[in-house]
Amino acid sequence: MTDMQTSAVPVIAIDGPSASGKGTVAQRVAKALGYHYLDSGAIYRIAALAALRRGISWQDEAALAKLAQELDICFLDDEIYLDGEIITEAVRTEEISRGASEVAVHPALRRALLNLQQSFRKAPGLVADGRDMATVVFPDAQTKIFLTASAEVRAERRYKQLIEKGIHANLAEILQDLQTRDARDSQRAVAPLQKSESARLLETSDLSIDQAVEAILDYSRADAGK
Ligand SMILES: Nc1ncnc2c1ncn2[C@@H]1O[C@H](COP(=O)(O)OP(=O)(O)OP(=O)(O)O)[C@@H](O)[C@H]1O
Ligand SMILES: Nc1ccn([C@H]2C[C@H](O)[C@@H](COP(=O)(O)O)O2)c(=O)n1
Repeated sequence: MTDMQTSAVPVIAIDGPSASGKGTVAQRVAKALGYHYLDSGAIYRIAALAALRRGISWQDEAALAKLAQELDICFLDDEIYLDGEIITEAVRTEEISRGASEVAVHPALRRALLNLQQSFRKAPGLVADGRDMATVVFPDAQTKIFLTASAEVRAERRYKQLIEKGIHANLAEILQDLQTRDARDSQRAVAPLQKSESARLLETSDLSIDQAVEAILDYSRADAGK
């Protein structure tokens, strides 16, 4: 596809803080529309995991950027592969959540991961979730959503999610980790988590998953008719 053809492919960009429901809602919107889906956070998680395995410090910007160029990543049938190995669960640990947020502060790493994220833009459309989808990766997205909920509601959602998976969890610790990660993601110098001026704010503290999905589908229909 030429660059012009690619930029005609509609993108729904969904940004927001940790555990706001971006992934859950974005995947359902993608399924409803028959669009592709990009979990950009997973890419930062993979970079953090690969660095840990190769003994590269999460503070070593140059080595991380070099590593990013060499990553052999594949997303297939709900699984994530790194160098041919399934790492879907390995990137979801609390250690890797923190690592992803730490490696993501480095501009050189972010630049190295930009083309990979943009390559997910394919017909008939893409739903992309992360922190800088609307501001940096797809600034021309047709629909931009800033999805959020109070920190307390988000911590409870994450707590419930972990307990349902049979993982021991402590609500106070989850709230603390989530606030630390949000602060790092929002305060970094490059591509911080922030609402794009042209994004719609969707506060989901009092919304169900279905209601959030419906709201985004309504917005995307309205934007498609513009
Ligand atoms: N509107 C909602 N109402 C209730 N629960 C929700 C809602 N949206 C998402 N959830 C639940 O909250 C949990 C966290 O959602 P999810 O993992 O999609 O968040 P996320 O923003 O992608 O998180 P992270 O950025 O940490 O990857 C999931 O268990 C999900 O089912
Ligand atoms: N577009 C993105 C996506 C993610 N990150 C960083 C910051 C997050 O704390 C971390 C993990 O993301 P999650 O899987 O929780 O969505 O990755 C980013 O900087 N930019």
